[in-house]
Amino acid sequence: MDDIELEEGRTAPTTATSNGHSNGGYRASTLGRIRDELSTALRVEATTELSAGANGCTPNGGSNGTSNGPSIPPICGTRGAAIVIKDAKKSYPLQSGIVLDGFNMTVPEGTIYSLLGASGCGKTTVLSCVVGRRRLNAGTVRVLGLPPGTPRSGMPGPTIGYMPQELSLYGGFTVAETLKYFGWVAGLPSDVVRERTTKLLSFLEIPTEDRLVRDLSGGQQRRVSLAVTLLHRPPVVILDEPTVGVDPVLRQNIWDLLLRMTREGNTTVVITTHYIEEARQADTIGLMRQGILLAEDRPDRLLARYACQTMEEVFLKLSLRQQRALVQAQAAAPVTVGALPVPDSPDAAREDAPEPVVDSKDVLTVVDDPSLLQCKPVYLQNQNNTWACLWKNFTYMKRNPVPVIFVIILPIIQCGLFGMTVGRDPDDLRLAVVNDDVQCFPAMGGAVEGSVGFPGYPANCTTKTLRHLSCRMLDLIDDDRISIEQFSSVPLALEAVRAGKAWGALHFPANYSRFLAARHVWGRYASDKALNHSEISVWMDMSNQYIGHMLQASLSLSVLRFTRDIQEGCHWNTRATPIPVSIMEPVYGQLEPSFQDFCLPGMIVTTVFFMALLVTVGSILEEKRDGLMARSLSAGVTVHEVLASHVIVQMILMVISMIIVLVMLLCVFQLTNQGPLFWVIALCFLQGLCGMSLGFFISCLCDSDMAATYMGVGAFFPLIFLSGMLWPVEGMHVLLRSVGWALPLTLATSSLRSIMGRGWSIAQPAVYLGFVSTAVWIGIFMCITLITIRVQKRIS
Ligand SMILES: Nc1ncnc2c1ncn2[C@@H]1O[C@H](COP(=O)(O)OP(=O)(O)OP(=O)(O)O)[C@@H](O)[C@H]1O
Repeated sequence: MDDIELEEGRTAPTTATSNGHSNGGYRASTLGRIRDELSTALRVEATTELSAGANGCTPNGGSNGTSNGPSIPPICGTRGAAIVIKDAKKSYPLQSGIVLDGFNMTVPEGTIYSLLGASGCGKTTVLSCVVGRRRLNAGTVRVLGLPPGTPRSGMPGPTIGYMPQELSLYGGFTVAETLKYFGWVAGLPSDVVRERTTKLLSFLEIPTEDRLVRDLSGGQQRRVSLAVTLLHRPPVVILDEPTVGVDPVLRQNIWDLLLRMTREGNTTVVITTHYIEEARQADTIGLMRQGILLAEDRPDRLLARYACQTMEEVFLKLSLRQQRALVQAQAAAPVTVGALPVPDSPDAAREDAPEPVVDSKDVLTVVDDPSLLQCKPVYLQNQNNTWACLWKNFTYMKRNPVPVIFVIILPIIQCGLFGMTVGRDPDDLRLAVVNDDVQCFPAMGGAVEGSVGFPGYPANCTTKTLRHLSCRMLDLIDDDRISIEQFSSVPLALEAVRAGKAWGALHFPANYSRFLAARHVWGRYASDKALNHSEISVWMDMSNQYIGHMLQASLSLSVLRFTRDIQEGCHWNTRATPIPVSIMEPVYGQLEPSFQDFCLPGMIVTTVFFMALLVTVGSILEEKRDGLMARSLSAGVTVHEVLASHVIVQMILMVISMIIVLVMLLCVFQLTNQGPLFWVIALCFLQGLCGMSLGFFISCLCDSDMAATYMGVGAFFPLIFLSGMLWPVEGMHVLLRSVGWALPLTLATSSLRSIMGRGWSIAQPAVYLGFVSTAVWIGIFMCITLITIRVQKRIS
């Protein structure tokens, strides 16, 4: 390892990292000896390369003259504090209690700082504030002189390599794909990513780069996570428990690498670990409890100051001291309840410690040194990560084809079901018939067969010659829809209706044919008796409105056909119809409009809208759930880039689903479209974008599938009912009408109906209002999404 060549311009550490005290002590330990013995087994070359290149102060950020890395100018000329936290206060929204309460911490540049503390004391909170994932409620954080989150700080971004406690990687990617994605996000060219991937995987003993992350063991997964963090060789490395579940030898290798990175690469490392003794290798240890830093110093000085043999003892001593201080404070202020009072400052916890012999120049913390804040990193986050995100989204789809299958199969099923179920007239509706006029059929209860029972019209139609008219009437009833069943009496027929065996009962009175003939022959001179006895009585089951109306309409049409049939059969004037109204060819639509055509525009709009919404919410939540999104954001991807990459992918899926919907409905089921197809497609496309924007909003608000499902279903039903898809908006309750028109699907449905049913184009207000309303809703959803993201960022 001695053959490491420092790059030109790199300065070797002189103060904090060169003290050697902690390592000296450690080498004397058993673990130290094991490490020394095993050090020969290390891949010296890999370590050398990794550590040498980790220096943020190199002119190009590359190693050994490699100029392919991101353009990283020198950070600062003099060694100072890389991270300074002062008087930090932090609490979480909706959670009582303060997590950080006047927390101070100073991490010297080019050193390892180990932050120790019990579970839940706030370590992860501190780290997430350092990397810019969360914001403090009060106090300041400076990393390389700049507050994280400011535009030129490179934080979140390549300035910091952050390994979160959770895996925060997508299990469906291979190891190589994972590193490739994060390498691209950091702005590394592909060949550099490849080269570094090979070395890191070899060093970290990750079995194969083609293995899916989810198929690795927990320890291997954490090493992949560490590799992601170190890949772009950031000047500041933040590691939240990187050695959990890692083999002791490899754990030591990792520490060796970190030590070399700090000493030879001037990298600053902050690490949390549960292995307290392991932390003794760090240059500085910070002991944290209940949101404050109890002590912060070199390990040997902490041991000396508190006269302890182990760090565990130091921690115990400090914790007891803090506890005593809390009890005293409570006694002094007995009314204080709730959160335990803590000393005014972390220094207070140190004050009553036995005074160690410490030379002031040895003190690592240099918080008040103004030169610290002059140390300006000039990392520019100017690379566009949209392509990296796009590649990630497509790879995700390749590994996880369910959304794509969903986008293809669901519209086929939905449109197929729509075409085969909605709007088709019911058939085989049973009608109970009682014919007291004449026996039409050979046997009671037989089906109507042709014109059996009707002898035909005589040459000369008179009241005497016209016979068996009831049979002709039954013959003309639409037998595709209605099936007739004969009953011997009206009470029996009504009983069948009451029992749900027939939808209606129909009665021909005795001598119906004779009296009907009289009605036709005598016209206005017909007697009341003739008029009364030439009427058919009908009793309906109207419990099903649609079937009831259809049966009524069918019977009325049969009567009209029958009347015309008699007039034609008897060579009478056919214009003497009972109703003197002539229904002409309609201006728009057909004489017998179909319910399917009415529903079609709403069906298309709803399908495209909700498909886009579902797929968007599904893919974003998956990314959020894996923690991949949070990690991408920490690595420097912006929210806009995440959204842009999703918009592109979702648009492709949306176009596929839209084409399937239109082909199924217009070509397969031949539903009516009188208008220009271009405007139909344009409106569908906009509606898809609108669904996608609502999807963005929902996935911003929700962290779990369950919450998103509730929101999605909650939006689905009101939108369906109020959009005018099932029933005209004009028929809704007056108060709901204006609400209905204002919703995203309503004007678009009406617009599509005008295009498809009336053949109108964009010039008509009824059409362009649908486009305008959809565009406005897209704007509203996108704005509230961005506002929500900002608010969440502010309060996180
Ligand atoms: N997103 C959050 N919302 C609400 N409370 C939170 C959130 N994250 C952490 N906390 C709370 O803040 C406190 C500190 O949590 P934090 O994760 O920082 O502790 P930690 O020291 O890192 O613990 P560990 O060692 O177990 O990881 C805990 O009480 C935790 O419940």
